[in-house]
Amino acid sequence: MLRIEGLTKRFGDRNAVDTVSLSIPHGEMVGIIGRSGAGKSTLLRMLNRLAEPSSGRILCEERDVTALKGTALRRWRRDTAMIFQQFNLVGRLDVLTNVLLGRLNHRSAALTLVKSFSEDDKIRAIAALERLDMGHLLAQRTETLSGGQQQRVAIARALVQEPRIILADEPIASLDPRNTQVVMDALFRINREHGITVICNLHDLDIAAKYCDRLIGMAAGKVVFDDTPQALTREVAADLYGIEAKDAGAEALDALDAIAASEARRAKQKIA
Ligand SMILES: Nc1ncnc2c1ncn2[C@@H]1O[C@H](COP(=O)(O)OP(=O)(O)OP(=O)(O)O)[C@@H](O)[C@H]1O
Repeated sequence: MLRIEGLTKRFGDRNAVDTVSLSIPHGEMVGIIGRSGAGKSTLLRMLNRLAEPSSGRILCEERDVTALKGTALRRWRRDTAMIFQQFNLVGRLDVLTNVLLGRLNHRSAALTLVKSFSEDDKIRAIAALERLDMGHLLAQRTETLSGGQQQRVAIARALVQEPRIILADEPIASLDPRNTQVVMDALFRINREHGITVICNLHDLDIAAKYCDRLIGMAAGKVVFDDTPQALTREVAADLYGIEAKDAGAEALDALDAIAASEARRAKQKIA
């Protein structure tokens, strides 16, 4: 169980994340939604300790993550793999080497310096790539791959870290619809088959509702919604995106219509 207690991040006189408290059971697939600037990225970065909280605590199985330093902090970062919108790969290196970089946290400082990888590391990296249908591209320079392929390399790199939690910050924001589906399917499979908790910042409500067990809505740094996708009503979505419910033509509400339609389709399939 990951517990967040009164977590706050201040930039100047503004709270980017404002006294957020949440409990996330192990193995959940969580979508964090909300308009740009709501505080989603800052929250995720604090969970990985890439950003230092101004106040509040993060606890994992009752261990205070906010107090970790040195080796213990490095271990926590290994346990919480990040995936970014822009992939954060080394473009001039081949696919396999990029994935192997995810093993660096498992090695001694000396081996890290010489970037020496064992046979076991290589077997893990190839297995992760094969799981993501990327095994045939392992010798290719990553800068020559499509966005969707690069994101799958980034997911393979996260997997070989053997994390407990994957924190994905807008993983599909740069992708076309087909690659969006491939990447979200991959994250979903990892969540279901490996039991890894996935916490994913998403702009797209329809995608968030389709893949996540739970949606956390943020506005102005605060959690304003925390429930199943089915509980996300038109009014709540309008509130979340700072629009009037009556202005139902807005993008967020169109997405809600799509969710309602897919729910209806699912219900029909069950009856049939
Ligand atoms: N390093 C920083 N210095 C100052 N202000 C920051 C910094 N990082 C984020 N902010 C501010 O904190 C607020 C929350 O930003 P954050 O990136 O967490 O939002 P977000 O919901 O992830 O938005 P987006 O979807 O556009 O990425 C914004 O007002 C942003 O300008």
